[in-house]
Amino acid sequence: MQDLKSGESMSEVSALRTVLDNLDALVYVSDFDTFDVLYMNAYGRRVWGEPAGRKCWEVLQGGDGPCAFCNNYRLRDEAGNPLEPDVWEFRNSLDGRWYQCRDQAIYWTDGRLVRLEVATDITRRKEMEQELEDAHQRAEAQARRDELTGMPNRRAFFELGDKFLAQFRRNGNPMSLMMIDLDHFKQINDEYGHKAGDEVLRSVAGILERELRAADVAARLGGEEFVVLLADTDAGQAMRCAERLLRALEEESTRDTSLAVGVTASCGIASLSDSTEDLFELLRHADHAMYRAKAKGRNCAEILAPIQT
Ligand SMILES: Nc1nc2c(ncn2[C@@H]2O[C@H](COP(=O)(O)OP(=O)(O)OP(=O)(O)O)[C@@H](O)[C@H]2O)c(=O)[nH]1
Repeated sequence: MQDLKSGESMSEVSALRTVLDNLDALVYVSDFDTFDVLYMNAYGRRVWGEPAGRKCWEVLQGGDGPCAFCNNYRLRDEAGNPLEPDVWEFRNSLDGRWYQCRDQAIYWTDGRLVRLEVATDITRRKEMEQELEDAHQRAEAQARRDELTGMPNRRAFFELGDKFLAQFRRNGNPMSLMMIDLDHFKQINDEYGHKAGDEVLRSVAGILERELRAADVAARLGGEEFVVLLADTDAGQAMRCAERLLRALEEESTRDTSLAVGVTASCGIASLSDSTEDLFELLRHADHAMYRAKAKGRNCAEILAPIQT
């Protein structure tokens, strides 16, 4: 700003300085080769301090050498001619705030090509974007969770189930699907009230969480109906798992809820075979088996295919 071009008056220089120093944005100029800061407006000096005799990476990033993300190479072509301005966003390492930077190569007052940056603080916008993203993620997670039990819901089950099935079909390991339907649940609601019924559903979710392995997937399909995908589990192993769950349910439902009697359930099991078409088929087979268990007198598990051990 010291070198006045012919025809420029002091008042023009002072007007320019007034504009630049009142801008709500950082404006600075640095040398492409030495990285010396040649100019910085008042906004920059206020945030990053006096730049005199210092390099841009020292002043703006507190670094001990040129920044790894320096975009100087994007501002000039191979012949050294100015390219289009480069607009990008980044988080400053000294003040931790987000800036949108508009960088370009311009001819300086002495004729050399230099780097000009105009950077505006976009932290608030970034925070709002992050809040929106978080809210979106929460809504996505909620849309896949059963509100009462916190378990994956029907939608999540079908999404996870398809992947689960494809994975076990690919690696050839056994897997089984178990339907669990609480017995005479209407009676529990009628005798103890809906709240107690809800308590039972939550206690079932707790039992499933405790008794199953991390690789298994349990979900509440709706009402008093639960479903479990059992990883690396053939029909015989699934049967033993169902019997363990039924015992736990009967014992723990009296302890964990306000009910005086144990809750029982009926289970239906179907296992993946070469002829299994899809998840719906497996679910249909497990459902048939579950109705057989109901017909047999409840509080037991039935399997669709014969057990192969
Ligand atoms: N407390 C509570 N009850 C529910 C919920 N969802 C469904 N139910 C109840 O679950 C009961 C299911 O009754 P039914 O389908 O007749 O089956 P059931 O009484 O368990 O009889 P079986 O399955 O034949 O042993 C109904 O009374 C529903 O109102 C819920 O979220 N909370």
